Amino acid sequence: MTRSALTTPPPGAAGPRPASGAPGPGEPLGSHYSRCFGCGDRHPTGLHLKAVTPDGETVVAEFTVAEAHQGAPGLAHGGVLATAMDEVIGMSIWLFRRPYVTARLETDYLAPVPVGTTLHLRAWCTGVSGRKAYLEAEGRIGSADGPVAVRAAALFVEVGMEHFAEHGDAQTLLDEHHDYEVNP
Ligand SMILES: CCCCCCCC/C=C\CCCCCCCC(=O)SCCNC(=O)CCNC(=O)[C@H](O)C(C)(C)COP(=O)(O)OP(=O)(O)OC[C@H]1O[C@@H](n2cnc3c(N)ncnc32)[C@H](O)[C@@H]1OP(=O)(O)O
Repeated sequence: MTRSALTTPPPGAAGPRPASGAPGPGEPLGSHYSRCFGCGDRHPTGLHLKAVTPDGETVVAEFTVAEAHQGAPGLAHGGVLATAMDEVIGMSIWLFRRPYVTARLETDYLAPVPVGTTLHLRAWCTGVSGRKAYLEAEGRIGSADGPVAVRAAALFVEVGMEHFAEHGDAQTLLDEHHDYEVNP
C-alpha cells in the first residue's frame, strides 16, 4: 500500500487506546448511530455493517456487494467500497469510546469486486498522536484470508461531542447518546 506521510504515525506515536467499558474480544460493537449510512439499522438503503472485535483492538465486518452498489455493470462502485472502509475504520476507533471524525481517507483498489461478493473487512489502529489517530483497513474477497481487493489508510481527528451538536442535529445526538453531555 502506498500510504502517504499524512496517514503514517509520527515517530513516538502511542499505541491504540481502547477504552475501559469498550467491547472485549469476541463482542459486537453495535452501531454508533441508528441512521448512519454505514452501520445504522434504521437506514433504509445503507450498508448495515455489523462489526465484531476479535481481540479488543481490531475490528472485523462483512460486506456483501449488492446490485444497489454497482458502478460498472456487475461491479462494485469504488465510492461505495471507500464508504465501507471509512465505516469499518470508524468502528475500530469507536473502541476508544471518544468522538473522532475522518479527516483523510486514502484508498487503493487492487482488484474488481463483482456483485454478490462478500468482502471481509478488517480495521486497526497504527498509532495515536495528540488528537490524531492513524488507522488502516483491508477488504478481502470471499474469506478472511482471501485476496485483498481494497486497502485504506486514514487519519481521524478527535473532536468534542460539541462538533456533532454544533454542526449537526443536537437533539438526535442527545436522544441516542445519553451517556454524553453536550455543552449548550
Ligand atoms: C448521533 C450522533 C453521532 C455521534 C457520534 C459519536 C461519536 C462517533 C465516534 C466514532 C465513530 C465514527 C464512525 C463514523 C464513520 C464515518 C466517519 C465519517 O464519515 S466522519 C464525517 C466526515 N468527516 C468530517 O466531516 C470532518 C470534517 N472536518 C472537520 O470537521 C475538521 O477539518 C477537523 C475536525 C477534521 C479538523 O479541524 P480542527 O479545526 O478541529 O483541527 P485542525 O487543527 O484543523 O486539525 C487537527 C490536526 O489534524 C490535521 N489535519 C486535519 N485535517 C487533515 C487532513 N485532511 N489531512 C492531514 N492532516 C489533517 C491538522 O493539520 C492538525 O494537525 P496538527 O495538530 O497541526 O499536527
